[in-house]
Amino acid sequence: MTQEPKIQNIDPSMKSSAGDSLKGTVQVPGDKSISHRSLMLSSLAVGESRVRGLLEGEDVLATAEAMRQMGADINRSENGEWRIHGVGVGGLKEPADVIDMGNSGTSTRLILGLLSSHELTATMTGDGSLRGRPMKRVITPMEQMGARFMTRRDGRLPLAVTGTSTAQPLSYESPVASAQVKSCVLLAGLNTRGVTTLKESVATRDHTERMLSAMGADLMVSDHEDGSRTVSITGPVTLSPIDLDVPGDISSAAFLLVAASIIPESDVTLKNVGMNPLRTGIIFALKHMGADITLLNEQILGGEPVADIRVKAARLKGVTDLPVHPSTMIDEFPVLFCAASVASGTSRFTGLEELRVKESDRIAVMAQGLKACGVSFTELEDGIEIVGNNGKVKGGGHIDSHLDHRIAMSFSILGQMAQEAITIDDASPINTSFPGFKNLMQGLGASLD
Ligand SMILES: O=C(O)C1=C[C@@H](OP(=O)(O)O)[C@@H](O)[C@H](O)C1
Ligand SMILES: C=C(OP(=O)(O)O)C(=O)O
Repeated sequence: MTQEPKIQNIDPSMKSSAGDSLKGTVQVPGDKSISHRSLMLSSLAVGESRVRGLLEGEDVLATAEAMRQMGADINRSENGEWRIHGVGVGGLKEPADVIDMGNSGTSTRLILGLLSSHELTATMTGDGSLRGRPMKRVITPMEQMGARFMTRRDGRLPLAVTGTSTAQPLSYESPVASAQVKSCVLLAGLNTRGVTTLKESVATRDHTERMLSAMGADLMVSDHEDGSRTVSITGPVTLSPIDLDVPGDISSAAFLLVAASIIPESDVTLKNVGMNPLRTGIIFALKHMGADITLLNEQILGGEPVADIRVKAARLKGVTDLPVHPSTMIDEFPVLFCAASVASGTSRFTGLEELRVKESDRIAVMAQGLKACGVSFTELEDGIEIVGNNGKVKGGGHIDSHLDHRIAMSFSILGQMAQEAITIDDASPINTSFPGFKNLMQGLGASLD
């Protein structure tokens, strides 16, 4: 009689309970946005690129695999350095199989820009979260450049795209403030003869512009008085290889900035964190709430500003007038909501409609979790108003994280302050952006099982 294989049930949940203060010096993993772009752009360069400190999270590994499927030679050496031999702009080959982008919106939207301007047909899918996210925002400009799409209802994944090597240059005004839309159009412009222009109503993270310029692209960036930005690229472009050290991800650092601020007597230093001025909103927001944050060793590394950040526990107060545009801290709102829950006074966050179309509806899912943890709030169409509980939170909630890494990490931080432990249903999505999160937190003194 043959024995049936045993199915091992590995419990993906995580329990977060009040522990010690956080103390120590750590390095958070590499910046996700820069890591994606380094793999995509060096796959299009002529010659060998070298990248150190690449984020080895699932989202970035999905980008690496997609670029391999299109002909790039991408290898990780034993010392952790990544070596990429590009195929040259215009040289991507048709993938032989479906490209699976996992949980990653950035991979999907940026790679659609590349596929649209190459003579090939490709199919793309992703996990349950990604298949629910809007893709029309990139399909619309790509269709105007000449690509053709077949998609599920409302432009959702899975989809098929047929690109063209004779794409038409486009002048496009993006209806959403999105670095992904901007980057998609600029990447399509790489292999398009003529000037492709993207206008955004507010300047969003500019890692694509910085890296393209460093690799020799002919790029024009104009910042306007009203905060909007226009970027033009003249194609076709020949890209030189890069040699890059990826800075730590400020979006990952944010969890520690909030944790060390709200857990009494904490004192944590984060080494070498990216300080791109279009990403530092969380620092201004927390300081505005009374956080004790100091920047040290500020320098430029690989074309991006970086610094060490020291954060010590402080009494936070609520905030109703965030001093920054939401796009400068778009992924940091879930954990900022946790900070607001234990601050003194009421906080009000608005203008956050984009949060509803991330890996989950981050307003609704955070609201659900905060309710389960005894926090008082009012959900708004484009944000949330949270009544701070003055240094305490009841906790005890069972959190449904909806395949969203940032929700899982946010509640694991709140649990460190809670009177009753908080349980997160599935902590595995954390690997999309912050592999090693649990160990790093435990090393600083957090109580996570
Ligand atoms: O360009 C990027 O690397 C990203 C841009 C942002 O998305 P949007 O452009 O959709 O705002 C952000 O939320 C995402 O995590 C990464
Ligand atoms: C929104 C995020 O990523 P993406 O859009 O790449 O899935 C994120 O990391 O919070």
